[in-house]
Amino acid sequence: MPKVLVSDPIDQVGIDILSQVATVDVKTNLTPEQLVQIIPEYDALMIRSGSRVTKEIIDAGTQLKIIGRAGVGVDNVDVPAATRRGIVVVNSPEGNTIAAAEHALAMMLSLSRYVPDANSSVKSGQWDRKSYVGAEVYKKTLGVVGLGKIGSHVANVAKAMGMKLIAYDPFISTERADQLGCRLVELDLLLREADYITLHMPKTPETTHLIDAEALAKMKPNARIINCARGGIIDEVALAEALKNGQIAGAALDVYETEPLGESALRALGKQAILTPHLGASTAEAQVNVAIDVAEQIRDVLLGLPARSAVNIPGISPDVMEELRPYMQLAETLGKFVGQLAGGRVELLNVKLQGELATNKSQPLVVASLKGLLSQALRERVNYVNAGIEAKERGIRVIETRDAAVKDYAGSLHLEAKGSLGAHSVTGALLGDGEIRITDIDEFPINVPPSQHMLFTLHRDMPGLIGKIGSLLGSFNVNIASMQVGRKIVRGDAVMVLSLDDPLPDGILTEITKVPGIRDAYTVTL
Ligand SMILES: NC(=O)c1ccc[n+]([C@@H]2O[C@H](COP(=O)([O-])OP(=O)(O)OC[C@H]3O[C@@H](n4cnc5c(N)ncnc54)[C@H](O)[C@@H]3O)[C@@H](O)[C@H]2O)c1
Ligand SMILES: O=C(O)[C@H](O)COP(=O)(O)O
Repeated sequence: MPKVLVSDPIDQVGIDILSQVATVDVKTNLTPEQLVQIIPEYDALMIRSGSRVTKEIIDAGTQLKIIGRAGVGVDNVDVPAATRRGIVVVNSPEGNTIAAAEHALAMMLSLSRYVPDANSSVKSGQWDRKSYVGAEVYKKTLGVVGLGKIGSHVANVAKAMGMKLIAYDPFISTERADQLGCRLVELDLLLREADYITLHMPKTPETTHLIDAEALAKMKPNARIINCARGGIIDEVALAEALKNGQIAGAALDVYETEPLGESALRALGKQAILTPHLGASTAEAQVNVAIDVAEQIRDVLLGLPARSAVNIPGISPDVMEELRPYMQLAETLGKFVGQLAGGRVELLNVKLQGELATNKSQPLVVASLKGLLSQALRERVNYVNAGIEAKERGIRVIETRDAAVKDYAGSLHLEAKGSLGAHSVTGALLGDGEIRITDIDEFPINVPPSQHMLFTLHRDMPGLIGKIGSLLGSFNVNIASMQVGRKIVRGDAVMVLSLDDPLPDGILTEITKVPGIRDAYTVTL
């Protein structure tokens, strides 16, 4: 019988499901060293946010086939390390949505009425009614940052409580926001207008310390902020300072930069701060949902069946997969590329299958394109299984077209993304050895392999321009690995694609756009 290790508390219903096919050991509060030591004997690991599954643990898990996260966030799992080892990582994307949303709403009301401090005061023998005069949320403005599953539910309930809704989410369509009764605004405006701000996005390099001293300074003095998303989105030191100085009226946190929360200035704050120990998903209902969701997937994978919410492995049948595998990577790369050219809000994706691809089963390629396109917003949460649904929920319309005429390559894929910032397209194909080539950007013919850091410019074909860009990059110590230009007519519009050894430092893109002749410049990170 396979063996499953459960290293965080999960509902018994999950243990019962696993026990149908495996021997289950529940061992919580293990140190990383203990986990490294015992993991070699296990086929599956089931966790919550309490266990950090590092590369060291994954590498030691020589029998591991699956890691199941009984919850949403897989930021405590080294997913790339698991993927490289061929270990499926699954989660429960929706099992605790309502619980987390309700916790955020509870935090908002508790902050407004000082419920935790008033409760402690009565329990300590006092009867103080003067110190706890609160504020109503009715007719106040709620700013929702991150209008995904949890943010949407919070918005729905807040609307029913008579709140005015504004939202910031660079990856959501205006139509989706309209459906939820939210006015989509820029973050700056949200910070300045909202009486309450609630955060519901993943922690990514872009969202880390998104709420820093500068952002807090933009908020109203009566504003209150709630973070039930991920620790580190708010700069805790800056927040404690802003609360101490009365710069903002309150904050409620469920998640912290380091968990468990250690020494922190937040602990010394009074009734304007509410701190809970990562309780967002801690309802009986959510724990049953996530335990069933993830235990069933572990059971299925141990039985050789596909998982329904794998964050790193495609849920497509093995024979179709084998045929399409090389093109899946092409589609995902092109999706990432065109998504970054198009900027934030994509409303339409046209996937055109050309040459031999026109006769192929196209759905997996459409899904892979969407996965690439959405990965900037959703990171590891988007996978081959959920990319279609996620796109639909974000109001992205997908069109599929086919052109069987063989052009320069046996099969090629053309993606066109239309969004609030305009339309962009990219075409790619595979060489005989399976290597990817980008063959066309915005209808300009080129021939470049994708690389991790790329710079793309639209400019006027004129002498001296390319040299200026090279010198500018050199002055920022950015090394160019390769360069290609493409044009349709001499001295007309042209494109330049550079592969860079280093990411572009902040500010350089603006400098590039100031070079005479440059019409637009974009960076793409693959
Ligand atoms: N406290 C808890 O116990 C608890 C429980 C469940 C989930 N969570 C956390 O809540 C958060 C939201 O979860 P979800 O299930 O709603 O996720 P989701 O993927 O459905 O939604 C996340 C949203 O954030 C948006 N987004 C991405 N980058 C953004 C940015 N830079 N600025 C603004 N918005 C951005 C995405 O477009 C998406 O709409 C996650 O961080 C998750 O880990 C916490
Ligand atoms: O990402 C999640 O699902 C939440 O942060 C919940 O974490 P937990 O399962 O440790 O309560």
